[in-house]
Amino acid sequence: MNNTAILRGTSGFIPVAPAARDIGNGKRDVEVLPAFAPLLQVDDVSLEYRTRERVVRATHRVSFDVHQADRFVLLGPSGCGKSTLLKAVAGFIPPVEGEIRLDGKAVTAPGPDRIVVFQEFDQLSPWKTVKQNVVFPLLASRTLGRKEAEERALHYLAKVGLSKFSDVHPHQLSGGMKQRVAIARALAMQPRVLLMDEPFAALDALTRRKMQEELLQLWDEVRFTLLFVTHSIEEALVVGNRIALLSPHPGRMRAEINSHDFSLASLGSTEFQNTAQRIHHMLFEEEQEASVQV
Ligand SMILES: Nc1ncnc2c1ncn2[C@@H]1O[C@H](COP(=O)(O)OP(=O)(O)OP(=O)(O)O)[C@@H](O)[C@H]1O
Repeated sequence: MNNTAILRGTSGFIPVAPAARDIGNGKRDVEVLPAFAPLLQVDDVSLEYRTRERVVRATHRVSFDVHQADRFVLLGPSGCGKSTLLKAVAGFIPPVEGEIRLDGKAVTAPGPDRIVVFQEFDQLSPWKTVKQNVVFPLLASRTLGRKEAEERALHYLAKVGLSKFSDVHPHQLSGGMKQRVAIARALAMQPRVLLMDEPFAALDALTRRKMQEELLQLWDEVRFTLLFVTHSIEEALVVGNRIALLSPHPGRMRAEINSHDFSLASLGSTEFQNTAQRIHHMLFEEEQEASVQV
């Protein structure tokens, strides 16, 4: 039995058209990549943590490609290396085997082309206002001068519905609002890939659902490329257009699934539930059919 089979939906990979990126102030910039050229390539990547006592292998020879405007989800049980993979794509952890490439160039360090949104609400600077939080990375990375940075910050704060809160401090915001600021701050940098590590996991169920909806609306408007980590099967199916299933520790590619047919509207449908069940079976049952059609 081959439990690392790559499974694809009946329609196979989704062709992704060159995307127009929102560059703020209502302007759009069209970046044309050769058709089907992956934006991000994770190629046979093994990742390890080395302490004095032992070596922990977090992922083993994981490979996947992310295309422009994909919403690519890493899904797997706790400890399978999802966050570690995201940190490696961000450039914080070098692979011990394999290579990660962005636009064909090896990732060797963090950069403003990859911005991470974390789960924690304390990722904002408490002494800065909402607007200052969004402006700061634009200035620190010398992406823009102050006037343009402020304009862009306000543009993205409007996109996440926080225009009225630009001058308040993070402690005056709810958890969901803080995550919206973190998303606005990340999008304002216009990264090549937006990295999200369980961004909604600490929110209550209703807010989490709302944030998923808003993220999809934002994606519809801005068409950013997303690499999203979750251990929720439902969230993966709603947020992602493609899902990589990782096996338990150390994480290996178990399957890749086309999920572009699903959205919040499909929650509760028979097809959604059957697919969620099949994924659950693949993630948690060691002995299972490798040729499940998802
Ligand atoms: N700083 C570290 N030092 C040593 N081992 C670590 C470190 N961080 C993570 N690990 C180990 O690496 C493996 C992968 O961890 P990782 O956090 O990437 O998993 P995950 O799939 O994101 O889990 P979760 O869904 O629980 O967040 C685990 O076995 C974990 O214990």
